[in-house]
Amino acid sequence: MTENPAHTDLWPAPTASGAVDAVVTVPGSKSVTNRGLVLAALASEPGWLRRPLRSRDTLLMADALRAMGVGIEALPNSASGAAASTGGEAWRVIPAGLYGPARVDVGNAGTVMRFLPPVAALADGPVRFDGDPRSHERPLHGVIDALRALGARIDDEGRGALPLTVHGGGSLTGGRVEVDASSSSQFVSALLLSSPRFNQGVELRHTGATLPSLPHIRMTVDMLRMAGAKVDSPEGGGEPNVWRVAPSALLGRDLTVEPDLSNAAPFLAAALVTGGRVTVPDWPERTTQPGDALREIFTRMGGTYALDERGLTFTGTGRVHGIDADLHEVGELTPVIAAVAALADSESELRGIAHLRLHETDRLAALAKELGELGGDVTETADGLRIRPRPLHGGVFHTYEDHRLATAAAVLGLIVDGVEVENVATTAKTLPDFPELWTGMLAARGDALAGREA
Ligand SMILES: O=C(O)C1=C[C@@H](OP(=O)(O)O)[C@@H](O)[C@H](O)C1
Ligand SMILES: C=C(OP(=O)(O)O)C(=O)O
Repeated sequence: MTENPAHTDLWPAPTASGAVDAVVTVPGSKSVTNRGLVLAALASEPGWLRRPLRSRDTLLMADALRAMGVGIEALPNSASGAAASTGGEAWRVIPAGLYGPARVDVGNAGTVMRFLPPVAALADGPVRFDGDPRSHERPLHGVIDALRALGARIDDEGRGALPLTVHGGGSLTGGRVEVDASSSSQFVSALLLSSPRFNQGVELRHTGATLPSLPHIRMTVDMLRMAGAKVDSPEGGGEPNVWRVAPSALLGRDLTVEPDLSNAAPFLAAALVTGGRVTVPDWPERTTQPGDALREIFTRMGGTYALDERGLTFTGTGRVHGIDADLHEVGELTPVIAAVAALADSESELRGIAHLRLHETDRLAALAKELGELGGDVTETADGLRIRPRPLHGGVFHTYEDHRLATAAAVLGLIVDGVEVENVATTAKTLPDFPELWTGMLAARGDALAGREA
């Protein structure tokens, strides 16, 4: 685990005085917003992103694309020809010839540090990438090595990681490449997203033993196809572990971003652990987001759900059960699931998530340590966590600049008196208004959604 940076700000996590009963509008998906931005920037005509997520990770992505010449303008949705009922913001993306010199701050955003070097390889001129100290430790070699094999010039002073400079040549040859993406699915997504613009497209073969976060790769393939790209993927009956993208122009699209279902996790968890009820409007009927798996996971842990025109309503029963679950495909849900598991009536085993050691922080070590310091019994296994519920007590929950550790701690605080969340502002990575949304959920009494049965 990386050292916890010193933060003195502590947020007293509110306890729930009873069963929560609220409607929570969850902001847009980080993963969809950042893919949408990249594809729109590479398109041959302007496009729209409606209800984009406006958070640290997505603003870094937008700023980076602007630095390479792309026009991105924010307007109220109502001023952009959308139906009056469509609230929120719309981003107009105007592609342009990409150029350097440019500097890109990736923060600690996996999507920015991995999706943009291939874009920079298409730019004309050098693009320098750097970010938070943790960004230097997160794996990037898969993207760097593959881009070199496809014809790019990259100066990383032999680190195989950030900081680095991509010396864009205005185009990239492309073609066949092998990548071991066992440490991050984002290596595959990164190369596929830009590949329609490579002269020969790409034929990408994943060579590692495992591949995490498959739904996120499906999201990449889906969004590429929606932008007009021709993609052969293993799911479509293609060769296992091989993706082929033909060279083509990309269309400018009008895309409305779905709510971030992974960021719905703490709110649904609140319904589960308090025996209450939370509705998340606009939950898509069909989606590639991994957060959709929460319906099944939290049902196994003791709740029930209904998905209808009002959105997803999750209801707790007052009982919370442990779970034995392989979270390999949905790793980013782990911190909140671990918090719920620590409050359950039986043991949990969370498996298939060794790659979380390379996320915002080493999430396995951090969860074991911080839950342990509140009195929990959590051990790290080779590829996950074993959680044996015990009575917990208050204390400081350190968050290691990891948004999902902060939201997980808030879930514990609903039930455990005296939990103080260090640096809750770190939630701004993907969910900037988290403290307000959380206290709003606790203040609501189910009356916000007209027509919902009492
Ligand atoms: O492509 C994406 O949008 C993401 C892919 C996943 O990364 P890993 O495969 O590195 O876990 C996920 O954890 C991350 O939050 C978002
Ligand atoms: C792993 C995550 O983020 P990133 O996109 O930075 O990899 C996450 O949001 O849980």
